[in-house]
Amino acid sequence: MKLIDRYGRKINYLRLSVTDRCNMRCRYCMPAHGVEKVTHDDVLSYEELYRISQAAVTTGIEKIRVTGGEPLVRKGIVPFLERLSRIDGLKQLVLTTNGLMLDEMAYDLKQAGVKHLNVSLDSLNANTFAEVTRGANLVKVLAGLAAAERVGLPVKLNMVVMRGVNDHEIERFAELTRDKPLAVRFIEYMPALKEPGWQKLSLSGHEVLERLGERYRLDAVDRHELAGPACEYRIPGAKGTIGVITPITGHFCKSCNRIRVTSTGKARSCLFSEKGVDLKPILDSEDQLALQGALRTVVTLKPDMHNVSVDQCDHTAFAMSNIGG
Ligand SMILES: Nc1nc2c(ncn2[C@@H]2O[C@H](COP(=O)(O)OP(=O)(O)OP(=O)(O)O)[C@@H](O)[C@H]2O)c(=O)[nH]1
Ligand SMILES: C[S@@+](CC[C@H](N)C(=O)[O-])C[C@H]1O[C@@H](n2cnc3c(N)ncnc32)[C@H](O)[C@@H]1O
Ligand code: SF4
Ligand code: SF4
Repeated sequence: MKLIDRYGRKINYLRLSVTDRCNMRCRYCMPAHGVEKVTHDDVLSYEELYRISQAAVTTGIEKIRVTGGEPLVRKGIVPFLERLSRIDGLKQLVLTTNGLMLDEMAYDLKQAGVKHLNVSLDSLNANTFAEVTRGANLVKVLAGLAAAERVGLPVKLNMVVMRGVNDHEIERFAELTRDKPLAVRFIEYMPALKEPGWQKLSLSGHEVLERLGERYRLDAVDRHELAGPACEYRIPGAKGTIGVITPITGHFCKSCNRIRVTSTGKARSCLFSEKGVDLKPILDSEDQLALQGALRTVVTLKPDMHNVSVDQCDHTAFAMSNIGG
């Protein structure tokens, strides 16, 4: 079965947030005062998340990305992933993590059937890293990356580029791809929180590529069918790739292939839109067909694109940690 939206886009990718909790406090993701915690009763059980995933695959989803908050802080995540990976028809189970707990968990994630990891890492300097994450320990994340490599889990590294904060490290991140099969992706800062003055942090993917182009030849890499939003390149001879994700200056909404479900069961048609369906009452009714119908409805609600740019953002402010990015 195929899920096609009103604009002819094939929707085959579900971003499933399993928790709003996190062991970091990244400045671009959460406000300084933190976010209101969802109560235990409001968070979907693993059984409910599994039923949603099953319904999603039945309706046409082929790739599930488990996200958070930080997905690895939720107790019981490994057996849950193991169960998800066995859903008939699911082609890819992947995970986005901040990497803090990877050192201990990489092996189990691999055993559970996770195919690759996206790890968020905004700086290779311990002080800058602590500044951006409001106190997290870079050494732990680097140990996590080493563990992923050891167990053979391919990694995409996500770096949110912020002018004057970490943009001087772009070349250093690009250099990582020479000897390691990493996919390094430079992400444009999104004003999810709409904090005043966010524009001064903004740096376009175009500028990233221009800067890298001054130093390296970059050969374009072909996209595959279940690819995410990155445009990817390779330094000749490098083991890894370099990508830019440009949600602000060159949004990829035309090729959008995804829906989202939050840890409280809100199915969301778009990262920047609250249009969606609350799955919780449907889950309570135990009607799996109704769940499939609700997910199809979410697809019909997808906007053609978002309206966020450096000059304009009319969305309601939100913490990415509540949605999963
Ligand atoms: N605007 C927008 N940004 C997105 C969307 N999906 C992911 N992102 C952002 O892209 C960055 C990388 O997200 P990831 O969780 O690594 O997922 P991905 O890039 O879709 O994953 P791949 O499938 O591995 O390429 C994050 O900053 C996300 O918030 C989307 O649909 N719209
Ligand atoms: C919300 S996090 C959840 C998963 C996990 N905690 C992590 O950090 O990888 C998912 C992704 O969203 C990205 N993200 C969060 N806020 C962002 C923002 N304002 N602009 C761009 N990307 C953002 C993070 O860098 C991360 O790659
Ligand atoms: S980006 Fe990820 S690690 Fe950072 S605060 Fe948000 S959810 Fe946590
Ligand atoms: S902003 Fe919305 S429409 Fe655009 S790619 Fe993201 S989810 Fe899709």
